[in-house]
Amino acid sequence: MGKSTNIVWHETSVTKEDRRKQNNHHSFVIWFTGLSGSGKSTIANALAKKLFEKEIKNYVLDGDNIRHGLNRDLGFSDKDRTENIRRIGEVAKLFVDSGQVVLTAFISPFRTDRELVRNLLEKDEFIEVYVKCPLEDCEKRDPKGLYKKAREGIIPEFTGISSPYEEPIDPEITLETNKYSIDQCVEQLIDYLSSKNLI
Ligand SMILES: Nc1ncnc2c1ncn2[C@@H]1O[C@H](COP(=O)(O)OS(=O)(=O)O)[C@@H](OP(=O)(O)O)[C@H]1O
Ligand SMILES: Nc1ncnc2c1ncn2[C@@H]1O[C@H](COP(=O)(O)OP(=O)(O)O)[C@@H](O)[C@H]1O
Repeated sequence: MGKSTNIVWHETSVTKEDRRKQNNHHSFVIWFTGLSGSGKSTIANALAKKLFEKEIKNYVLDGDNIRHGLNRDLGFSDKDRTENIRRIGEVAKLFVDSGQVVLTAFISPFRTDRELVRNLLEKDEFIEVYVKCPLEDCEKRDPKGLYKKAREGIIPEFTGISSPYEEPIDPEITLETNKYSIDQCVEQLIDYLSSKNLI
């Protein structure tokens, strides 16, 4: 339950459907989830470029960036991660309402949090993409040197090391980034979206 009382929902003069019609495409969330270093940001940004070239309005929300601003008050305890994802879910919903495709790149380690976001949206508005990569490969990549620090105990509660990651049970798509190239993963996504008439 929220804390605000005496608030009334306002219907908007321009609807989500109006915006979709004008944009000439559907609006929805592509929710990337996976370990740090699995490839969420890389693939989300590569896909965003492809969608942009196809004149599909889109925006990437990225864990690191959002934690610099909107969610700068949150850390990495289970409770803070849950609040992080709840807020991002609400922001993503606003983007969908604005007629855009939103690509989110958050570890989002807990199933219940991801389900909460799915349930905020309509059935055809949430696509869960599991960016799957074994921990040992993510650790080898270690693009930001964070795994090394986590192993040394400098970073506590690090996902995969000292904090859990719950794999999706039935994601719309799984991308195995230790087996396929960035381009192949993007192609897999484009094929899926086309096959569902989403783009
Ligand atoms: N303790 C700990 N655990 C995991 N990740 C950490 C941690 N501390 C900092 N970082 C950096 O923060 C990025 C993850 O932020 P997210 O908002 O995606 O995390 S979460 O969804 O709330 O779990 C993550 O970015 P990605 O590597 O892009 O996943 C890290 O760069
Ligand atoms: N198939 C692939 N898909 C995505 N990234 C890959 C792939 N193969 C290698 N990489 C590399 O792995 C790293 C993934 O980092 P990043 O996208 O920041 O991951 P995350 O956002 O999940 O933390 C990048 O350095 C990227 O170039």
